[in-house]
Amino acid sequence: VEPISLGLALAGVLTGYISYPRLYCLFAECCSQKRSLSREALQKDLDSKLFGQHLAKKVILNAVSGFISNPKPKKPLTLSLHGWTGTGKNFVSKIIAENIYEGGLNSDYVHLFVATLHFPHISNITLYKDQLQSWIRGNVSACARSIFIFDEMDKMHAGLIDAIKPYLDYYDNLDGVSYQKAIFIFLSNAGAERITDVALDFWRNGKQREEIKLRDMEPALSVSAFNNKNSGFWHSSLIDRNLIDYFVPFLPLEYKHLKMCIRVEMRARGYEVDEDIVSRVAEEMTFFPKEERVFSDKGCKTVFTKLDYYYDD
Ligand SMILES: Nc1ncnc2c1ncn2[C@@H]1O[C@H](COP(=O)(O)OP(=O)(O)OP(=O)(O)O)[C@@H](O)[C@H]1O
Repeated sequence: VEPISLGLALAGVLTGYISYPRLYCLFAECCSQKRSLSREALQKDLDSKLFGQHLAKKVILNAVSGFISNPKPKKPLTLSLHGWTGTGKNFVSKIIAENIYEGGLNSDYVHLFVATLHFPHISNITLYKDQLQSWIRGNVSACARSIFIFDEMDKMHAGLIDAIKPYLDYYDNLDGVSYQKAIFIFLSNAGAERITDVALDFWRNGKQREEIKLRDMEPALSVSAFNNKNSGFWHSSLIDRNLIDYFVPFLPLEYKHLKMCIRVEMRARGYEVDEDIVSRVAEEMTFFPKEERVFSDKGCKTVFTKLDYYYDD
């Protein structure tokens, strides 16, 4: 038998055995890829990368791994992440996306919306509603396990929030499309003050922040906390319709957490960790309240640019 026909025969067998999609998915990201989420890998990521957020870690790990391992969820997973700026809300969304899809936030199946960027003009609300609804419907039709991240929810028009409400509800399908395997993550500063009050109360009473339990945060994340007329959540029936599965509080970060962020950034840039520089950068940050100066005004944001000053190579 000459080599060419043998080669063709082998190719025929191979493609017959490994169907094209599975072969393609060995080299490219696929919606249907069977690489199901590993609870251990997600836990390792959260434990090693996320600082100062023991409550968020616990909720996110159980909620996401539980949802992904459920073959027939009754509704999409809806997480609402609340907290001070720079405390890791976007960062956690990135970790979740990276544990579900190789491409992470760049995956074709992960969609990030920033309210002030994507929906800036209130006069266009009707257009935004139509665009957003067809975008969600189209992407979930293409991939049931689509992930939608909405940042700055507190700046999103309540009418627009309500436009996505049907997709979050307990429907088997809407116009033939099932949203039950999708994941919606809402990020917001709403409730940040109340969360901080609880954290400060623990600190003033000499308690460890790790002693804070989720139930200590419930008043901060109750419906009343969102009856702030400036919050996008206000008027939105997302909350009173119980469409949010988990409210996830992000605690304000302390000096020691900033130092952790700075060390990570030093290593990421290939530098040796210089504790003198770590301390100096952290000390350049501003803290609140005025008297005790416990929590960073900007969380871990801006520490990275401050590092540039010390390494002007
Ligand atoms: N808790 C944290 N642990 C580790 N790194 C963090 C944490 N919080 C913030 N960072 C670092 O700071 C960067 C900015 O944080 P991130 O964008 O997650 O803040 P945010 O809470 O979403 O803020 P905002 O409400 O202003 O959008 C992250 O990419 C990460 O590098």
